[in-house]
Amino acid sequence: MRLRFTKMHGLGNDFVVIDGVTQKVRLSTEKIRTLADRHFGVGCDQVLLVETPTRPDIDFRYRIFNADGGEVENCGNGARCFARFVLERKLTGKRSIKVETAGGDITLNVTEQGQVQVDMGIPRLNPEEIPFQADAEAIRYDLALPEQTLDISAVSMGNPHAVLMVNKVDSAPVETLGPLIESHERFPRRVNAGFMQMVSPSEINLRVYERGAGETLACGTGACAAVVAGRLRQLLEETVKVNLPGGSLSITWPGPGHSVIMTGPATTVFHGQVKI
Ligand SMILES: N[C@@H](CCC[C@H](N)C(=O)O)C(=O)O
Repeated sequence: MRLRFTKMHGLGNDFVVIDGVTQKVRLSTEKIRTLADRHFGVGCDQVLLVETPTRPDIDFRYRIFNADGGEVENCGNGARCFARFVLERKLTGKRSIKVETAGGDITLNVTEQGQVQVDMGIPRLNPEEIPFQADAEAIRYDLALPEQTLDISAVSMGNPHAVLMVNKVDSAPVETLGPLIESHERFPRRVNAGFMQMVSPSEINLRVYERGAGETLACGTGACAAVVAGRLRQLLEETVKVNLPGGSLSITWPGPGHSVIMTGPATTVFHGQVKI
């Protein structure tokens, strides 16, 4: 089978984006792993699949697969690339696009300046919805690891995130703590682990060890979750510049009961065909 795809990225978080509207696509876990493999395939952090929606009030269905082949609920950088992709491939003429994901509906707006603004929905803090094992909802939780206990916040942006405050992201133990947090037994569906450094009430630095992909150059849902965690800890203002290794995002969250709004770039790298 020959598959047309587009290689894209959002701040270096890279994607193989596949049009499942105008071509028949059958992706097994194995095929996704091969596509994502940086030595034997195209190489990416996530594979994104654009499909026709299952409901009439929605424009597209957006499916996300991590490099390890697992299907997940949401991807912020991917959502921005998705919006650019459907416009560039002329799958829609709309600049405000409603999309269903496994984590809930999101709305994407492509601005005149070429940036994409995404209404990422209302963050979920209830442990059952994250899912996270805890007796009651809290702003901070103790997470016991073999040699230390971490002070984390747990947030769902459709997908699960644990957020940890650190003094300096550059020297944060992302490679060692990331996998331990990702597979911690209290997160039954595993979790993305964010390491967040305060710069000021309107700016943070962030590195994210992603579930199913390892550390990436940027994580959109991770940026949203970090701002939610920082706002709940009363450390951050409503709009925050989030500096990730691959660049910066603007995240706005008025507070509980409101959607998180993410604004940032989306870049097309090349179009290709692959035999899988
Ligand atoms: N890179 C993403 C998140 C992709 C999914 C994540 N690894 C998960 O397993 O939930 C983003 O930009 O949000």
